[in-house]
This record gives sequence, C-alpha cells and structure tokens, in this order.
Amino acid sequence: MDGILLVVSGPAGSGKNTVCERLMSSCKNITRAITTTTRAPRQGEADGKDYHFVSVEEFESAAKRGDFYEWAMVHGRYYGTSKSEILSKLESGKDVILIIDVQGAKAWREIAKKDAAVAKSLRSVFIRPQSLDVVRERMVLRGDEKEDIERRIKTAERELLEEKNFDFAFVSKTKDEDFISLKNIYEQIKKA
Ligand SMILES: Nc1ncnc2c1ncn2[C@@H]1O[C@H](COP(=O)(O)OP(=O)(O)OP(=O)(O)O)[C@@H](O)[C@H]1O
Repeated sequence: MDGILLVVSGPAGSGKNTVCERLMSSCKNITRAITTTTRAPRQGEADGKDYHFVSVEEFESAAKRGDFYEWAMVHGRYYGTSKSEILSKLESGKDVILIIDVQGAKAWREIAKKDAAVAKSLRSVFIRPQSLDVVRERMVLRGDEKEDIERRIKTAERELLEEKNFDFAFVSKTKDEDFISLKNIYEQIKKA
C-alpha cells in the first residue's frame, strides 16, 4: 500500500517539531522529506540524509523541468522539495511527514489540486495551542528574541483561523499528551 503524506502544522511554538520528532522515533515507517538545497553542507551534514546538496546549475535545470513541488530562494540559496524524493518514498510504502507553517500547509493543498498522487496521500493535522500566552511562554523559555516573539504571536492570531481547513486538529497540552494525540490521529489514518 502507498504511504501517506502527513502535513503537521500549527503556529510557531505550538510544538509541532517536538511532537513530530517523537512520532518519528516511535514509528520507523515515518520519514522526513529531505530538502534539496544549493547551500554548502555544514560540518557533520551528510548528502542524502540532512539535505540533497546540489549545484546552482543542477537546481535551476531541475526547477525548469518542473522536478520540484515547490521551491524558494532564501538568503541567496535555493531550497526545494523534489517530486521524486516524496513519490519514491510514498511508493515504497513509507509515510512522509512535512512539518511546516500554516502558509506551507496551504501551499500543499494547492499542489494537491493539480497532482493526483499528492491528493491521494495528503492528510493534514493542525496543532492548536491552549492560548497565545502559552505560546509566548514557550518561546520565552526557548530563548527566542522578544521582537521575534511578538511578530510571531501576531501571525499566530491569524493562523488560528485556518484550523477549519485541516483534516484533523488537536489542542497542545503536555508533551506526552501531544504525542498520544498525534499518534492516535496517525493510527486512525492508517486504519482507514
Ligand atoms: N506540549 C508542550 N508543553 C510544553 N512545552 C512544549 C510542548 N511542546 C513543545 N514545547 C516546547 O516549546 C518550544 C516550541 O516547541 P517546538 O519547537 O516543537 O514548536 P514549533 O511549533 O515547532 O515551533 P516553530 O514553528 O517556532 O519552530 C520548545 O522549547 C519545546 O520544547
């Protein structure tokens, strides 16, 4: 059976990275989509594991051929999600997780409208924080910059209105409870 493409999203500080890391370490069938980039590898980074490292020429011709679902240039470097990266994993029965912001989740819904393989495999989960104060507190504890925090809180207010566009949602509580919530959703999807 083909795998699922699991989009996990939520405002900054909702805990998406934390809970997804835990799900991935408990379910070996779930894997990350590896981004293709033109930035140089940092020490300890391995090609094909952390990123697919390519030259600018390779990236640009791949983009021209339409090999990416989406790509962007950030600080002068290209980043993209290649179609073959995702499709080969799904076809081999792996489940692919995308931990992305709410805008990113919206972009994937648009991709699904044009791509049958994505439409068939895409399931989305929204993580709702108990309150914006909780999010602020988590970002303070994480050591984020004050200005950054206020900007992200403003964005979070808007992002909360997007929950209705997701297939599943849960409220973030403790880390253990979040893990159980996401695992239950994942199991429900796999059983369907
Ligand atoms: N359920 C939770 N209860 C308390 N703290 C949590 C919980 N989940 C995550 N955290 C903490 O909150 C901070 C933000 O978590 P995390 O980085 O997973 O959020 P995120 O949604 O991925 O954020 P961003 O989008 O900003 O990267 C981290 O310091 C993390 O340890």
